Amino acid sequence: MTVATPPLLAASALSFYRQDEPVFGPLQFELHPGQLALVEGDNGSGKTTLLRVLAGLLHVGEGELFWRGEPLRRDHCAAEIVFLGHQLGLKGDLSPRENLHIAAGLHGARDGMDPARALLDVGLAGYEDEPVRRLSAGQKKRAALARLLMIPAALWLLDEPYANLDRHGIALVNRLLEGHVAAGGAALVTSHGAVSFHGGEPQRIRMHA
Ligand SMILES: Nc1ncnc2c1ncn2[C@@H]1O[C@H](COP(=O)(O)OP(=O)(O)OP(=O)(O)O)[C@@H](O)[C@H]1O
Repeated sequence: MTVATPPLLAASALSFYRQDEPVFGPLQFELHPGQLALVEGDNGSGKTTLLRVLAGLLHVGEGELFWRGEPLRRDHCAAEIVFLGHQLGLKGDLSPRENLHIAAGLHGARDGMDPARALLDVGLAGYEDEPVRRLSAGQKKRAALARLLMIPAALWLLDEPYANLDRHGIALVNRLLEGHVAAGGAALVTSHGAVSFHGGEPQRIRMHA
């Protein structure tokens, strides 16, 4: 008998409220290893809020979240879920290399990956040791993408990952997503632009039915 692998992440009747007003939900979805999900909805429909709930930055309103088949506990999956939102989570006075060393110290690094390699891969060669605050918006975004590339998280939560990126940066995001999913990772992505993803048909999570 084969035992089915549980989804990496599952949401059951998940809702979120602000001052008793519903922001989104109820949502029902499953995300398996190797799957990409696009979170779709108009401005203000709750896409960022959903990602912040999934990242543990906001409390679940109603419903349940499961991680690998068990009720989601932050202490069990903190190192496995990484959120990249409008705030990039970089320290401005430190260089990209220093930021990545801190991330590697906290979360570890994928096999064969280190800060120098990750920064090269995202096109930041020559900027490794500049303070992040002196980088352009797109370069800062690339430094944050290098962190994604380096740490061994299973689930990426990406809020508007294409923002501030030129066409090479957009292609880079797609390449990173394809590599992550091909390696058995999963990702939830919000984007107002078209996501050009060649790793299979993504799942769609619609904030409004
Ligand atoms: N910090 C906050 N305090 C109060 N209300 C908020 C806060 N952040 C968002 N909201 C409200 O929650 C709702 C959902 O916002 P959210 O940012 O999740 O939408 P979104 O779908 O990501 O929007 P967009 O496409 O514009 O990025 C909106 O009505 C918004 O006004």
